[in-house]
Amino acid sequence: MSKKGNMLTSDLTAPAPKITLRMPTKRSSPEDTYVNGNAIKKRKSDIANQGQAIPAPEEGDENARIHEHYTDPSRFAKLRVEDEQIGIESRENIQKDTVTHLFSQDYTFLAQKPDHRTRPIWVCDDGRIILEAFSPLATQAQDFLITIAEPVSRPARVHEFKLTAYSLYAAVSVGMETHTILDVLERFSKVKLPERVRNFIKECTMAYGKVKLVLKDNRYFIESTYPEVLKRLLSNLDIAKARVVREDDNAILSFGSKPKELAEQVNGKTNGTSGGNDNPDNFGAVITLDEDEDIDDESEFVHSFEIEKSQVEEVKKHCIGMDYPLMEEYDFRHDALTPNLDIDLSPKTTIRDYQEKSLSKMFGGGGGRARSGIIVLPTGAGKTLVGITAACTVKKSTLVLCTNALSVEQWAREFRNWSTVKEGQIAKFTADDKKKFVGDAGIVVSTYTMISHSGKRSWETARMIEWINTVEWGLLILDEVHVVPANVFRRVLTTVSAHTKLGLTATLVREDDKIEDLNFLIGPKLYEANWMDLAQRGHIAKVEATEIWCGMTSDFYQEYLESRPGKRRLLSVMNPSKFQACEYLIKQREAAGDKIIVFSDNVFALDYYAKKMGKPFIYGGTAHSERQVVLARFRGDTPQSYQTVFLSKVGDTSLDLPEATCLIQISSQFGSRRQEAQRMGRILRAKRRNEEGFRSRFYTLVSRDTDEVQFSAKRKRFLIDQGYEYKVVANLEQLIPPEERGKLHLSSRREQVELLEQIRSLSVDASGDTMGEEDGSASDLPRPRFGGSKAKKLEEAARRAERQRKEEAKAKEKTKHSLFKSWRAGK
Ligand SMILES: Nc1ncnc2c1ncn2[C@@H]1O[C@H](COP(=O)(O)OP(=O)(O)OP(=O)(O)O)[C@@H](O)[C@H]1O
Repeated sequence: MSKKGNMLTSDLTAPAPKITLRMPTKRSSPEDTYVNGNAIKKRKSDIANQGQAIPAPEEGDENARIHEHYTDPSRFAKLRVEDEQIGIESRENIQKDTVTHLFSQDYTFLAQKPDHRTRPIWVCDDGRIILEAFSPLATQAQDFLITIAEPVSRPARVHEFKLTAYSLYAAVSVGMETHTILDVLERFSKVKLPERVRNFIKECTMAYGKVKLVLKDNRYFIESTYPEVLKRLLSNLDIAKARVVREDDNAILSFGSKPKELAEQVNGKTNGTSGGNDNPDNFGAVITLDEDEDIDDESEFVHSFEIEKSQVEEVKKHCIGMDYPLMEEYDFRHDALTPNLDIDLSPKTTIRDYQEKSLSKMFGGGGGRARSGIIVLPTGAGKTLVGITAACTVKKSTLVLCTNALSVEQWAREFRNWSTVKEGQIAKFTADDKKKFVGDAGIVVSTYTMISHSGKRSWETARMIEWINTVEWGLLILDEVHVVPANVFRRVLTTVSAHTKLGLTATLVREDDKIEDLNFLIGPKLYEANWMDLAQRGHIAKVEATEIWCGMTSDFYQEYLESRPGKRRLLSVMNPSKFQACEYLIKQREAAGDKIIVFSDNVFALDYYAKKMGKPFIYGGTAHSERQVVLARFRGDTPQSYQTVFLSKVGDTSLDLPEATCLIQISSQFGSRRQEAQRMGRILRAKRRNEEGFRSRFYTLVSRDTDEVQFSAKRKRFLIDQGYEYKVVANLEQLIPPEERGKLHLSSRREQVELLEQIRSLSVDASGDTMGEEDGSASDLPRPRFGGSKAKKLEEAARRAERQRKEEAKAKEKTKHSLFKSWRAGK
């Protein structure tokens, strides 16, 4: 169980995040320490430090009191008496079992229900929930828990979840009510639901779901059936400033007596009071009643005020701060103003049960409504089809944003494959392709960089962006939503008008604590699938993961110790033992019939390894046409076929190569858990996944006694939390028989010294980490710089490739000249 596994830190135990879903100010009990925002600190145990002593907490903090409370020896005697009274097993016995030491706190004071053995979960009073995955009720319990809590860690037998304010917000967003959450939790729980947990759930869910953000005719409205809530929101100066007051905002006076009465209450005119907002221009004129609504039932009255488009994000943030997170719902069936898109899933398309389940959370509001939010599915589980099905359901113009041009191609291809979209209805907007769709409604696929670029733009790009900003999009699909920096999102979301936003990702983790931003920028997490479950059911491949520790040769290690970080990284990747491990594995796995991808973030190493072994490679600077040839040969679409391909991080995401069954990582982006998971995704879609006993193979080569060891430990955490296990091969002798080693490259000292000399001649900072890479593959980690003579050669190659790419694009453009012309003419 990982202490870092839970992404959202606003919870019962963690310190308040930067943007917090605070608890309502009305507190049920002054002793509810968690509601004060600084309560018990995060637990100290995790997978990486199982069994280690828990560091003593600092004096004076809440943790210290709890620590003291539970380590007081006299307490155990007292507890034993209590135990006997309530009939639970001896705590000392419990302490001796194999799992109790994993928990930094003693939960044994929670009284078990008499039939606890038949129930699947433990609910702890700090909001942690432990699920016995072997229980017959585990599947039902898991479905429920995934809706109301954050999954923290899901190894084979025991799963850990965490109730947080965000997770409860998400539960309410998909229609769960307070009493349902409490009842079902109580039913599944082995212990009586702790009062603190009850109160936390009540406080979190009471305020949520009361206010909506609605886009109508390209204008944004804050809507609620609770006028007093709108009034409270408008008492916030920043929200009040964001409000748009128009001359025609007179609706409150134009309805029957009930709405008028209500409006007067809202305006604070009843009983002559001002209601805390004296200036009628500030409030009264903008609370409007939705004319379309049935006015028979008071609770059905919808009141609203308009806000400035550019201020939407600010207002959302303030609403979260005031405990009224805005729910974004789009009534697409009744939207007669936005043109319809004639599109459906093609008859051959069958979506899988988990894809359907995730979409039911998005469209579960009933009556043709779509909620904004994030769907989390493992890599290779088919997020693209989920997005396409959402577009086919909403049937309005759809804008898809991806991280790079490769993904744009893939999305466009998948739309054609899975849906009835016609040529002309779908358009790509990239550096090479800039055209609108034909007709009133359609699909545009582009990249975050194209849409958000704020620097100098070509005339065509500027025109295209202008047009995109005038379209009222029914659906905005944000692919790989976790990698995009918040400022890029902000730029996109303040210019593009979309009724619904659907974020898609496999790994809702970042290394830079920006994950909470997604909650107010896009919406709550609507669904998260279980990797192991999908692997068991054959939707993604089972994987055998192995980490191989490669000792550094003495020359390399000496140089390593004397070098600066950039050079150290390069030396770790170029370690001759690592090279040999890679070469040996390739030989072995090719002989076994595997198709292999070798990943290296470091472009210098990519180039060296691939050329030395005579294998093809692709990096950011590889021309589009060349990429296509290499990938086609790898897929086996051509007579000449490749069994191994070397890829830089351009291949981390979206690359759909179902032929790939083996992956070798030689260099990575520091400790990025996300990259590790995304790379694994390349072999999860293996076509052979349902063959008897088949497992894809995932090898990570780590240079011993270097920084790579620590980075690797960190990278693995996300996948370990999903239930994956890594085998460790601690030295090369275990992998390569001595007689084989001499047959590999770099086995002689002379070759090794030559390589070392080559590395020495590179500039001090040389790392090759970012060389020629597309910036679309956005990173959540800092990027090092690259220099040196080899680097210059590669840079020149990248420039050549870029020139070639432009020429290819020009040639392509010529063949479509008439269309291009009509676009320029604005037709
Ligand atoms: N319902 C389905 N029926 C058949 N094949 C499917 C289905 N859903 C997805 N696939 C196939 O599964 C593979 C993976 O899909 P996709 O590329 O959308 O995965 P992804 O979740 O976006 O992965 P990544 O996170 O790596 O980008 C593709 O080959 C896709 O065609």
